[in-house]
Amino acid sequence: MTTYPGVLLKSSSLFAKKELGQNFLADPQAAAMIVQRAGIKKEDTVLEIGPGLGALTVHIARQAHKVYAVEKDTRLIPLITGELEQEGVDNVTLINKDIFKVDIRQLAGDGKLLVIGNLPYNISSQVLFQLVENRDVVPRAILMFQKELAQRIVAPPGGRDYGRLSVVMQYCSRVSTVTDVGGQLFFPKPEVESRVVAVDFFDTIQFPQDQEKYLFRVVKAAFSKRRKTLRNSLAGAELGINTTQAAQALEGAGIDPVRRAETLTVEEFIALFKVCRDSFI
Ligand SMILES: C[S@@+](CC[C@H](N)C(=O)[O-])C[C@H]1O[C@@H](n2cnc3c(N)ncnc32)[C@H](O)[C@@H]1O
Repeated sequence: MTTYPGVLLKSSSLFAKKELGQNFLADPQAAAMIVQRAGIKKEDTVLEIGPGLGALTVHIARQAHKVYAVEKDTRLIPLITGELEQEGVDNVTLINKDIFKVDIRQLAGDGKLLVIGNLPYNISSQVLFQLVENRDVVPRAILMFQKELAQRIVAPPGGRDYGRLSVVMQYCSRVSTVTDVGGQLFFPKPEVESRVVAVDFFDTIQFPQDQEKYLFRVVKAAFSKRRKTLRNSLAGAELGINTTQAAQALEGAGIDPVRRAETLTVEEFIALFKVCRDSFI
């Protein structure tokens, strides 16, 4: 069993850094349960984002063939190294780096990576976009988020939770809830509840990468001014089109130009993207 985070930090006169989202999982049973539900196979290579003090890492290492654990906070490296040694774990490669500076495709080599992470709130969406870009080598990710973010990912059209992240994630993956984790199981205790989700990316990638980037720009432009009509929100710098062109594209896709972005289904976004692609690039 790994050492209680508060005790471990204190032993090195360290404190949890809020700006790095450091709320460490302090309940070994919850850690074991999350990893068990991740469905790791013994031949799997796992990329863990933000191992912290190793609460999940030890369990992952026992089930996987190999683990790459990417941790930004240099202060924690000696502590997690000690924990892994104490647990007799020797198949973890610690990488002291910012995850956004890691080339995931290169790390995967000729194989695939299963990604696991208890993610800080302030980088959660960005990590998701990074995984979407690399999904040809990351078929599955098990991620812990603030519950509110997890809800945004799966939100249906029509409500306030539905946004760019919902459209992008629903376009390329199926997201299911693994379990909820109460704030009392972390040190320090966060103010919010967490949810673990499984992201299973679809096998088929519908569009070439450059076109997909354009699709995501269409979605970004649409949500850039949420309260405006689509005719107005689509016009502007992101796509380099004016309101007349925007209205024509919307009509071409069978979408009323006075609707708002949050009412469009993923299929309607794809229809709109196709018209924009054929007309403007
Ligand atoms: C919520 S804590 C989770 C720690 C551990 N996995 C656990 O469950 O107890 C998030 C971890 O991500 C690390 N982190 C924050 N930003 C990061 C980044 N950009 N790249 C890599 N690690 C990061 C933090 O230092 C911290 O260790």
